[in-house]
Amino acid sequence: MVNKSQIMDDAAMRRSLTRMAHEILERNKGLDNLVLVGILTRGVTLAQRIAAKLQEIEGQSVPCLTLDARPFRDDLDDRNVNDAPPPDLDVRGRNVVLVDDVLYTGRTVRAALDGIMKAGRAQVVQLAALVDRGHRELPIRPDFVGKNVPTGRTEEVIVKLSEVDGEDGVWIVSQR
Ligand SMILES: O=P(O)(O)OC[C@H]1O[C@H](OP(=O)(O)OP(=O)(O)O)[C@H](O)[C@@H]1O
Ligand SMILES: O=c1cc[nH]c(=O)[nH]1
Repeated sequence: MVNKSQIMDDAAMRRSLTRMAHEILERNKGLDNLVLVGILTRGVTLAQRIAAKLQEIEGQSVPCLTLDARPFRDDLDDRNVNDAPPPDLDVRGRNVVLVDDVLYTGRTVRAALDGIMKAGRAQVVQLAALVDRGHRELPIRPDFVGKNVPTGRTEEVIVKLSEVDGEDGVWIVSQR
């Protein structure tokens, strides 16, 4: 039997993203050198939402870029490995906040860091995740977290965003 339980609704998600925007502002002492980099797929939408919050709070726009981390994954067949820098990722000298929906093993973030390094030398790279579900396989930790969610290895965290999925929410799915 499949058990699906909701752990965040649209209001909880909105509040978490607002708090994260304030934390990003505080940590970076403003927005002047900041750039948000959303990891495809839902990280991009979350980065755009955080950018909108930052604009609301500070009245200043923040660049919001997109990164496809897949070419830099460590579980690719060698023949598919792409050494080219990701397109349109101007991070040189910037304070980069990498944004993703779920942080689990950390392998997607590691791949994204590889892409960022290939694009240029950022001043600093920070990590924001809507959900940290634990079970890291690499020494990666988030700087800004929407919600820490202890999970079992066999469970799955599903994030839905209205722009992509038609509704907002986070669920844990387990097989029983
Ligand atoms: O920490 P990890 O173990 O790497 O897992 C986290 C990643 O897994 C999911 O991406 P997925 O590969 O499902 O792609 P999607 O975002 O396009 O759905 C999620 O969006 C994170 O990017
Ligand atoms: O549970 C998980 C693990 C990785 N990525 C997700 O989106 N959910």
